[in-house]
Amino acid sequence: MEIGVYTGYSLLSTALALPSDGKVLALDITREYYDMGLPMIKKAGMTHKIDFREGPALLFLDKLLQDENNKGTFDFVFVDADKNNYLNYHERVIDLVKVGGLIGYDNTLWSGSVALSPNAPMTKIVKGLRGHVIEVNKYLAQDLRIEICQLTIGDGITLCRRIS
Ligand SMILES: C[S@@+](CC[C@H](N)C(=O)[O-])C[C@H]1O[C@@H](n2cnc3c(N)ncnc32)[C@H](O)[C@@H]1O
Repeated sequence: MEIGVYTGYSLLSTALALPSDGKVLALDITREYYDMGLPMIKKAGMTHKIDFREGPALLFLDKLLQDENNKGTFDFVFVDADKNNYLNYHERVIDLVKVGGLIGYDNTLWSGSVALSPNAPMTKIVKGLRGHVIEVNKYLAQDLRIEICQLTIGDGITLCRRIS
């Protein structure tokens, strides 16, 4: 599953890495940007692997969780949407991913700002969401349901393996 698709760059990478019968559920609040990238997905021959759903991801996850059969079924979830909702996503996807499966949270270094003092110079958007990203990082570090590893690539990706 991918939460936060935009033009589908990471979605296409995931689809390409999947076996021919693999599927990825792709959630985004707007279809507009996905449609922009769709010609590339078509050109790569990956449309059959992608199930795109437009709408607020939290509502969709809540619908999925209403069906017990969906619990513990996802191999991998990549979360790259609204940072202020990462904890809300975590409380839902932790039940959807299988034990042994992975959840990846993007932007957990948040331009390096998570390690800076609150008064350090930073852009408005970085400053505005920095507190949420720090809160997520602290929460993931103490969550006994997962083992975590932070990849210091790009803007930081925290990989969580569900262990219980
Ligand atoms: C950083 S972009 C995703 C980039 C993409 N994962 C990639 O690496 O190519 C974030 C996306 O999250 C989507 N988004 C923001 N809030 C959302 C929400 N509440 N529910 C679903 N998608 C949301 C935005 O529309 C945007 O397309």
